[in-house]
Amino acid sequence: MTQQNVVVAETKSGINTAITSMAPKPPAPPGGYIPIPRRRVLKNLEINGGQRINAWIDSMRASSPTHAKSTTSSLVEEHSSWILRHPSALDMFEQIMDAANGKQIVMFLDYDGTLSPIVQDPDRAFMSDSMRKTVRKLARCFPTAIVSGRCKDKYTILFAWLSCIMLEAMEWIFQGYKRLKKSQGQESRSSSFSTC
Ligand SMILES: O=P(O)(O)OC[C@H]1O[C@H](O[C@H]2O[C@H](CO)[C@@H](O)[C@H](O)[C@H]2O)[C@H](O)[C@@H](O)[C@@H]1O
Repeated sequence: MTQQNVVVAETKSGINTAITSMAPKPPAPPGGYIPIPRRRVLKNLEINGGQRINAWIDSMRASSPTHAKSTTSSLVEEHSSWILRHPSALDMFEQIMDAANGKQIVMFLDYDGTLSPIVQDPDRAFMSDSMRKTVRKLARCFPTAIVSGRCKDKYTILFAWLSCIMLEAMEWIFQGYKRLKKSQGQESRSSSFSTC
């Protein structure tokens, strides 16, 4: 180590930022920072020791409103870009219906935080009555599954409820299919689903 260097850059606030380096003096970057002898910067800052300078810079950066603003705005940007890549199905309903035209729809529903609210005790995460009704209706129209990362013993009760729904739905579809066949003659299986 022949020489220690300090590179000083002027920030927006007009306060100089010092970055210390223990490495040999690097070549001067073309049109970049102006290297200033470390001794002079230390004297100006009235601080002894590079570690303290770095700590001081870090704390200044963390408390800087510019830094806080840029962190917030980058979070907002990140969120917006995530939303663009993962739009809500409710905002794309027409497009989804167009894409599903003539195809068999299968519903995969998330349980915790989607069908049921997030609560402290996972054993108390129940679906509301109106959500149960909605899942019931869905299961009558489409093959419907609930996807969960819960362990098996945690969703036994849920399974029992779902089995009832599926039996109801199958019965409902079967009866609807029989009615259709009776009134319209031979119908394709898919047309029976269109009565939902
Ligand atoms: O894969 P998921 O169905 O989304 O399951 C993820 C976890 O869901 C449950 O935990 C979450 O919901 C609980 C009840 O509202 C809540 O107390 C917990 O804080 C959430 O993480 C479930 O208990 C876990 O086993 C699942 O891994």
